Amino acid sequence: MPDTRLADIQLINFRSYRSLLWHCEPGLNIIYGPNGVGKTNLLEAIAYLSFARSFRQQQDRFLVTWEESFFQISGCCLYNQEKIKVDINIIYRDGHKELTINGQTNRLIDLLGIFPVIYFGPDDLLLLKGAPVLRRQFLDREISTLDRIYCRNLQLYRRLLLQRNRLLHAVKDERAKLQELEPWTLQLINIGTAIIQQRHAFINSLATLAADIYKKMGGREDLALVYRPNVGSMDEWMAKFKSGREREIQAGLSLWGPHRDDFSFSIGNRDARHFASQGQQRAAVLALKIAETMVFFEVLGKKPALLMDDVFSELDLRRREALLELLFSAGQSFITTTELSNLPSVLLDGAAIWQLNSDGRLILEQK
Ligand SMILES: Nc1ncnc2c1ncn2[C@@H]1O[C@H](COP(=O)(O)OP(=O)(O)OP(=O)(O)O)[C@@H](O)[C@H]1O
Repeated sequence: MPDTRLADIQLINFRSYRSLLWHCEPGLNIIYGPNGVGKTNLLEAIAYLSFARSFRQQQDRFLVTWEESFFQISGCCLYNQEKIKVDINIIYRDGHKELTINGQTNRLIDLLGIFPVIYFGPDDLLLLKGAPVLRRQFLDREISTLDRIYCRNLQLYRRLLLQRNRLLHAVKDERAKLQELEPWTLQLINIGTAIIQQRHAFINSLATLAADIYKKMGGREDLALVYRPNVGSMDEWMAKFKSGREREIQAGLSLWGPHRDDFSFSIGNRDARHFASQGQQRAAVLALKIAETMVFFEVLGKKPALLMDDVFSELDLRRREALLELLFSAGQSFITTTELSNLPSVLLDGAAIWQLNSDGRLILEQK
């Protein structure tokens, strides 16, 4: 019996679900159904209980069922051999979210780490191939789940950045004096440096594990994950601010800091984004995600729920085996597929198999 699990989830007006109450099973839940029936929507709702944000949509208003004005997601999580119960309830309406945990109103930050999840999906490759902003979003979401101080620093950093950018505009328009920038610059550097250090530490904790996993999946060359800060040190940052002041004022933007950082995957010392094959890229991202589940367990002391959105059909044998190994040692997991035949047959034995119908009902076919 896994020691952390979702016992049930209730949805009202969430995407294609006007109303759903689903008592899921411990261990492995397989959800199958035709395209467009709501499988990803269900995983999205489960992940929302972890972070109060969607993994595929920045704006909550798109998650509200068409023609409705709010959505509600509630979940009951069980811990320590089901002795501890935590009820999470999130309501979104008119741009505002309200969170209650066990009936008490809470700040969204209090949700972090309570029900950790790791999502594996068809767009994961974008983490390697896509724009740097996607990698920063990944870092911010994952590290925040592990550490609320990081999340607080991030919120503060964003406010400072906004203020400093406004001030740069004001200096350009001669509505403010240059000296007024100084305190904002110092604070930005202080908080920004803490963020950079935490991102460094997180990438380093993933890097060795991911390299080993990549090797085990048959990778012949070494995989390396490298954090690439936009400024190397506090001194360098300060020097850039000084020498680039005029550029910043003209642009009305803070040009240096972790809001412009990135991290890279390299395979055999070459940037995987430009030189690796599609298969190598997939393996690298998969290795990163598997490493992440290990880091989550180590830091939070509980196994994250694994959400796998139609991922098996894309994988070759070695990568399937790596995922299977992960699933067999996982706590609770949720896997979606259009056809059960897309999944390795060993996975079906002992799994709870749910058929998702076009009317959004889940029918338990095997337990
Ligand atoms: N805000 C919304 N309100 C109502 N329905 C929505 C909303 N957003 C998406 N949908 C519906 O959800 C459907 C997609 O559901 P989802 O992405 O979960 O499908 P899926 O079962 O994962 O499909 P596939 O197998 O193709 O990935 C869309 O066809 C759309 O009709």
